[in-house]
Amino acid sequence: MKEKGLLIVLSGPSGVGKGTVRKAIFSQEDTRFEYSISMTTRNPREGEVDGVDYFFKTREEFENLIEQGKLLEYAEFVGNYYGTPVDYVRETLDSGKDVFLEIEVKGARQVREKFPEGLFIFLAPPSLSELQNRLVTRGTESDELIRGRMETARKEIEMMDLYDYIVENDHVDHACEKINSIVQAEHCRRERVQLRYKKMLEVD
Ligand SMILES: Nc1nc2c(ncn2[C@@H]2O[C@H](COP(=O)(O)OP(=O)(O)O)[C@@H](O)[C@H]2O)c(=O)[nH]1
Ligand SMILES: Nc1ncnc2c1ncn2[C@@H]1O[C@H](COP(=O)(O)OP(=O)(O)O)[C@@H](O)[C@H]1O
Repeated sequence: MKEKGLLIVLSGPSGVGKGTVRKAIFSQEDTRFEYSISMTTRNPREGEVDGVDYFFKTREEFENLIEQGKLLEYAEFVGNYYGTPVDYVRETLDSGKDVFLEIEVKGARQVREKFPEGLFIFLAPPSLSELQNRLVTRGTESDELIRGRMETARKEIEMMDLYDYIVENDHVDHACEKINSIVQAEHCRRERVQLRYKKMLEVD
């Protein structure tokens, strides 16, 4: 039987650099991950393409997907829904490929419940003040929203222990290297465990 792929979940507080790091990983020519394109009800930004950046849905369409059980997880984030299509994830894992999710922390917690065997990576800021700097520099939120994000970030950082690995996003290239190394090491570890089981079963 074909080995299943690994479900890799990259999460962390808003503004830490999840999107930036994910894009850097997928711009590497030799990346072996399949990116799961999320569904969202937010409006497309300039240059974003339906089916490439996101699958853009109306609230009604999104709520139908929830009812039909088509989402592995979903969450509301700043007034919009975001969710992961379950069929794509399952089919891609079954075909032996690794699937990469870049999602906020409430969604990651839901995935942990449904896919405890996934690989959960928390992207952490070098410090809270640097996180605030990044939110300010990005310039997409008002001061009040940034204050809210910082409050939420404190709570999210307290939940770091629920993850398998914590990667500090000091420099984008370093963070990508660390993530690639973790995935490689995790594949080796899991293969060894499986081999051990196989041998045990042969002996009995
Ligand atoms: N739970 C969940 N979060 C998602 C999903 N897709 C994207 N996100 C998160 O939603 C948040 C907002 O994403 P987006 O609107 O693209 O804005 P930006 O990443 O903050 O520039 C980010 O934290 C993403 O990681 C998803 O399928 N599920
Ligand atoms: N390692 C880093 N060093 C400095 N700035 C970064 C780094 N990673 C991301 N950024 C910047 O921080 C801001 C937030 O990054 P973004 O990818 O939008 O975060 P998230 O997807 O987690 O909300 C952006 O302006 C981005 O350019």
